[in-house]
Amino acid sequence: MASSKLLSQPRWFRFLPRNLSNVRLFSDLPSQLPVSEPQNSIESKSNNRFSKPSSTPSSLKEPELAKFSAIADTWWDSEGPFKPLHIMNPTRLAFIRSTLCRHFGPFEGLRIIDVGCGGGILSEPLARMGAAVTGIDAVEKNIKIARLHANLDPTTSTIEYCCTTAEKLVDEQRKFDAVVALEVIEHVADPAEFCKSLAALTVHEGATVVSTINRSMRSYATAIVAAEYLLQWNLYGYYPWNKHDIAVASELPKGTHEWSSFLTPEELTMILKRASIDVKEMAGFVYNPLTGRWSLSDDISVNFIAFGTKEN
Ligand SMILES: C[S@@+](CC[C@H](N)C(=O)[O-])C[C@H]1O[C@@H](n2cnc3c(N)ncnc32)[C@H](O)[C@@H]1O
Ligand SMILES: [Mg+2]
Repeated sequence: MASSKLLSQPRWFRFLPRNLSNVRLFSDLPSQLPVSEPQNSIESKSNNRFSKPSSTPSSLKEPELAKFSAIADTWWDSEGPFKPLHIMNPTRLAFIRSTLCRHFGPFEGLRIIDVGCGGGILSEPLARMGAAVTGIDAVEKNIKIARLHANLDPTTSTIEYCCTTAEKLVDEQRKFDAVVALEVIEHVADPAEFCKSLAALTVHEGATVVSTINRSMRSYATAIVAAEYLLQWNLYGYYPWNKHDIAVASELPKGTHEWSSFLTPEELTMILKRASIDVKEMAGFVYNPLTGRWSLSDDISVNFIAFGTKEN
């Protein structure tokens, strides 16, 4: 499609397609705040208030969940399979803090849900910034790890963790000031329905933040290299030779994750719009091999994050 041609060009954003023309990119923003068991038990949990049948189609993709369950105990190993997420964390937190603070004012007491929270590596710093955080994940093992880890610190022990899905909380009529889903949408069964659930969880004039990987020529190239040369690789494997593309490469373990199911920024913007979330700001994450750090950028050709607000 035309947009993926555009996306293969560096800094293509200067020629944004019409449906992204209202989205502010990173360099347009005011100065940023400092950066400073394979079968998932969700359906089988008897205990909880989340067990009534959902009216919304399930977002669950079982093979994806099995992958995460298999490596759940490595969430807090900063040198382990989730290393890329750990090293990206300060950068994505900078974007979230900056956009949410400009929209809402201080973080204190802001009700935030972290959808697909994994072991809680984003939920915890959000709680430390003063937000009232709920973390949900479809994989029971992730939630157990998240809860154990959060309980190590009184500030994070306040996080409400539940093994459930966005659509089930929609049925519960739960609402949050901000709904955050980082690196999850590429793992769900139906991204458009998933966005509808995110929107339904967001209060009127609340915020929704989604990050994912672009279906670009660059992410495709990485996938091919990965598929051909990394037969033994694992989810979120860490490969030193091209750290910039780690997050992409690691998204494609053994064919269970299809490049073709990735969303372009335009597509994400469009399906969020249809779900009544108006994307206002977007940024890319880029890796600087000289500093060994990720930073926010206008380059949304591989990893990107979008901030939107809930319309009427
Ligand atoms: C790549 S991880 C991202 C974790 C976390 N958001 C982060 O960025 O640090 C994706 C997570 O989404 C969860 N997940 C996948 N599909 C889901 C769904 N439909 N509902 C809730 N969680 C889901 C997985 O279990 C996994 O923990
Ligand atoms: Mg992912």
